Amino acid sequence: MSRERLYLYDTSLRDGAQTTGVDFSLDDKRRIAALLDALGVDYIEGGYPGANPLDTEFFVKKPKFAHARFSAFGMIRRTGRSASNDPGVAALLDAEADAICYVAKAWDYHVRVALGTTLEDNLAGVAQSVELAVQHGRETMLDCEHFFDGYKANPAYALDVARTAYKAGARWIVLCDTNGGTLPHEVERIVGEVAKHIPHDRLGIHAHNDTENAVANSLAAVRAGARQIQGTLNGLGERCGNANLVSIIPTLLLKKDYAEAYDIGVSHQQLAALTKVSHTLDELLNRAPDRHRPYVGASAFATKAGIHASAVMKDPATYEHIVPEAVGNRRRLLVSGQAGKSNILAELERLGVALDKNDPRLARLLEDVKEKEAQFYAYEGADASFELLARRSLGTVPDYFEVERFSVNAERRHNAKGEYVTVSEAVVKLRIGEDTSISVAEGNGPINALDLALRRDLGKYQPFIEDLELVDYRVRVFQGGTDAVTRVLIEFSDGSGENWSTVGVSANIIDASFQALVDAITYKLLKAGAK
Ligand SMILES: CC(=O)SCCNC(=O)CCNC(=O)[C@H](O)C(C)(C)COP(=O)(O)OP(=O)(O)OC[C@H]1O[C@@H](n2cnc3c(N)ncnc32)[C@H](O)[C@@H]1OP(=O)(O)O
Ligand SMILES: CC(=O)C(=O)O
Repeated sequence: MSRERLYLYDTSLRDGAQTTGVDFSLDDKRRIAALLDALGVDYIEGGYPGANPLDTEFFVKKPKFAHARFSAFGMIRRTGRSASNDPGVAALLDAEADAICYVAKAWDYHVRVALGTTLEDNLAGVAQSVELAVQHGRETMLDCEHFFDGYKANPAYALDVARTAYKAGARWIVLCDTNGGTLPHEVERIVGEVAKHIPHDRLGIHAHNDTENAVANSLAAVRAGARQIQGTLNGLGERCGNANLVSIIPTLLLKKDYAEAYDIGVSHQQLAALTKVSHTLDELLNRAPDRHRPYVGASAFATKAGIHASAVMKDPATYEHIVPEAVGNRRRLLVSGQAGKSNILAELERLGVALDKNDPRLARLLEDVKEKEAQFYAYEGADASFELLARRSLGTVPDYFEVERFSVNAERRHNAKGEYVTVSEAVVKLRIGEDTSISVAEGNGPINALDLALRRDLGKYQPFIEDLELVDYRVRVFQGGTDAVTRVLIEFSDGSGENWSTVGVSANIIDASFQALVDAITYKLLKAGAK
């Protein structure tokens, strides 16, 4: 049976630019467009030429794509102007793009209130603007803004807007759930009704995520006949975002009913780059990737519960809906207070340590983990501290150094320029073999001063820690009040591309931080094979 073509239209660079806190540079736009083209989407909406200098500049020269068509977005001619004498429409026609995607109101209430014009004038604007773009040889589409709310209020008028664009030559009539409040069963019904008037393979869907149904609504529209899906990478977009293509693409490629019925033009090889694409976008936007993002999040294939881990080790399919590698992700079995021997065995295996499930050292290690977790240690987020705990229980961590004492002092005083500043000073006394060293350091805070003092003189081990860099420091306080316990998680890097995290717990934040710092240095020495 031949599969029907389903087209993917990405609007990350246009609707995604309407995300709170997101500002693309021209270079960001170029890089994201290249990622999207490599991923295999059919259309890349580059922005809104004429709306701002950056978007206009992006359309001065068409990017070279291997596959995607480049689309320019903008509104139909304004009320009181002809399409051929409208600066907004002119900017779209001037743009170096393969396609033009207009937006027009499809809700009578919006036409009256937001545009302040008549229903007939709005229809005339749609017809004139679409005809002009078609005459200019552009693949033309119409985003029917507020289509679903409009259809519920006045179905005849919403349908008239869609039909007018179709008759004027638009290749795609895209039904938009602009306010994001429509539910999947409504989308399926309404798209089905529209498909009785306009060929279904000319219909598209543009869904917002305000009820967290944007992906479900897009799939519902496809079931009812729509053949273009608009969405964004990582669900960027106005308010709560758009339909997330990072979830839609694997669903269409890997879930049987969709995979058998539709060809989305993305290969399984391209799909295997999905996790990387999603994380690269986060990196460009300086956002921490969402661990719980379906398919591509770090937790998407992470198993914490011991009962689950035991089954996953027998056969991963017991708790995984797809193979993680299909989307470029990986399986993780986490070590925590919820773990059983299976979680620990899996983590040891990853570290290259082979133990038998009946080895008494394994049961002891599991007990240690549970006991420590009950004291608020968290090994799930502190891989290096877990490795040290495990290797220590097997007796394979050398005693590199011993901390004899440390102290930290915070002082408010005048500096050499006479300014009043707060300075922290730390002293650390270490024993390394037969030698003793005392280091003093000043820092911009007590933890910084301790970190510097601890790393100032590690004797023969000093060369191994020169490239160590603290990249993240997180504190959580448990049991509020005077008997509170503080947990510190610190992330380090050494430029090798592999970061590691350590944990410390104490009633005293400085002590908790010091434990985590000592673990980080010990881990680095172990990793470097220091003797
Ligand atoms: C649903 C969506 O996401 S649509 C995309 C929304 N994206 C953006 O708005 C981002 C880019 N926008 C912009 O840079 C600016 O809004 C511009 C350049 C487009 C327009 O700026 P301005 O001319 O200052 O107008 P402003 O933004 O204040 O108001 C929008 C105008 O467009 C009109 N308008 C809105 N939608 C349409 C439409 N589909 N067709 C025709 N006119 C429209 C409004 O009636 C309003 O006109 P008015 O000023 O006569 O009342
Ligand atoms: C066009 C668009 O972004 C919307 O209607 O939501």
